[in-house]
Amino acid sequence: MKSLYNVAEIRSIEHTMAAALPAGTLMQRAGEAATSAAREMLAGRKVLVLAGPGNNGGDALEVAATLAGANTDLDADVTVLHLPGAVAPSPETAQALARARASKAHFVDTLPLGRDWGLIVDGLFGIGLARPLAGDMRALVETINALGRPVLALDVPSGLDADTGAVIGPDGVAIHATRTITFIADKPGLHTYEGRDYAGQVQVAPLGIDPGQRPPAGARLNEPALFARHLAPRRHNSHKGSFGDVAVVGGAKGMAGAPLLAARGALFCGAGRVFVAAIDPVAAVDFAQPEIMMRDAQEFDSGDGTLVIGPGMGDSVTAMRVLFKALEGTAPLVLDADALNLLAASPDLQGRLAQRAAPAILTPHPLEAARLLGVTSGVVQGDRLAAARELASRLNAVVVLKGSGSVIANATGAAVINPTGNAGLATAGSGDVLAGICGSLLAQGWQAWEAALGAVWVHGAAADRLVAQGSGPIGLTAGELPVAARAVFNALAR
Ligand SMILES: NC(=O)C1=CN([C@@H]2O[C@H](COP(=O)(O)OP(=O)(O)OC[C@H]3O[C@@H](n4cnc5c(N)ncnc54)[C@H](O)[C@@H]3O)[C@@H](O)[C@H]2O)[C@@H](O)CC1
Ligand SMILES: [K+]
Repeated sequence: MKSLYNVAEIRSIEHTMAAALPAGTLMQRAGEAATSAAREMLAGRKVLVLAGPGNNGGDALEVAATLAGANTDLDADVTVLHLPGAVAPSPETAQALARARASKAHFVDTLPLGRDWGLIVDGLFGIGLARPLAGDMRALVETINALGRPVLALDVPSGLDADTGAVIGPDGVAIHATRTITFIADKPGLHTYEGRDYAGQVQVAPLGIDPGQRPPAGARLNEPALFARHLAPRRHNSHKGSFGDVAVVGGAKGMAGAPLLAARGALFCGAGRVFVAAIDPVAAVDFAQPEIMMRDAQEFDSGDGTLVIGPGMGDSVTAMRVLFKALEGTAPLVLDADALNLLAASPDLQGRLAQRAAPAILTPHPLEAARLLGVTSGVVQGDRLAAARELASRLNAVVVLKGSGSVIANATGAAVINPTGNAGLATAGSGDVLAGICGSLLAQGWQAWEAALGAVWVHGAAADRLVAQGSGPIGLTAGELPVAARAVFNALAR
């Protein structure tokens, strides 16, 4: 299980472990693990180590001491930019400082000129960062980022909030790392919002702490194991009725493409029969995908099939009426796009959704989530896990908060961050495809929680597959996703 621990949880584990080990052990282990990572990354002899005022700086000093130590086989030329604070360092940091001072590393207190660093080690701030980087510290981070050299961040890229993945701001800065080695356990902020861009490749160094000894984490990373019980090869003796019906409700005038993309997402991930129930019908058949059956939303009865409601639906009276009817019915629902905006405008509809017994998945992007919560999208992005959990609990639904590191949350407070996907998904229609895949898995009998986890995973992995084949991220189109999602899904089911 890929657990994600927030700062409070990490501090509590640290407290327990530190009490059971000789003083300084955890920092020494952090230094050793980070030194191995640094050696793998070295792209030249000259190493710049940035050591800040706290224990993150202590970790950096351990790295400097080892890289420039008497016993090393490395011919590294280590420079330590040491920036002590006003208060005395912790005993373990003082010990690391003494070791580094005794090594061949040379100490400076301003950034040397030159840009030919084979590696920069970021030990300015870790999980103790309490306020935005300002003044000289801010200028230093901006200069380091502009050098464009390989950067190994210790624990967390300095300036990034390990809980939320937000650069601590307003208008903050953070170190742009090539790789982050994070200590004790993985952290949510490295995987969502701005975290994925700043952390680079994430490596966990457990520092000898057995994962089995850790208390359960508040969040985790998505992985197929979380929805594997629904993944099975199909039986020979099956028919289209075995895999459920999906009806995509949407498609107001001028927005006919959105429900078609959702319908293709549903079809290519295995739903038995797929309908588009259009608000303003434009065509009797989709010639590019004639398997999709076209209906008029006002006359359509979905029976007990799954409804994906919202893509291109608009905010007309008809749209509102169709949404009302869907909420009154007992069909499993996926609510997306305009359905979410209509919901945001109506406390009555929100109450009806919260009271329903049938499963519901909501797939808001940050602005739609913000409208539903009555806050700004900045507030949502500032703590994506909290926003997704709050929405899920208010509306009694599984919520997929889209964006880099999509967050899936449910009404009991569970939260999962999805690691698949890339910037190619930031394109019109990709959300419609995701909603369709969610509906497809619901229709095939998956529980809502697992359907959301599986759909988000497959959708992101489809985009990753397309990028690996050269079809993106620039110019990746939503229409390419369903076929790639089918390949990913079949590979998982095998
Ligand atoms: N949690 C653990 O068990 C372990 C922690 N270790 C390291 O210790 C780190 C946490 O150490 P600390 O709690 O000392 O915290 P940090 O080293 O992250 O930083 C805290 C220091 O920075 C100052 N500070 C905070 N925000 C500032 C700002 N905006 N501008 C200037 N100064 C600012 C604080 O006053 C304090 O002196 C971890 O991230 C990790 O790198 C490791 O030694 C291994 C074990
Ligand atoms: K750091």
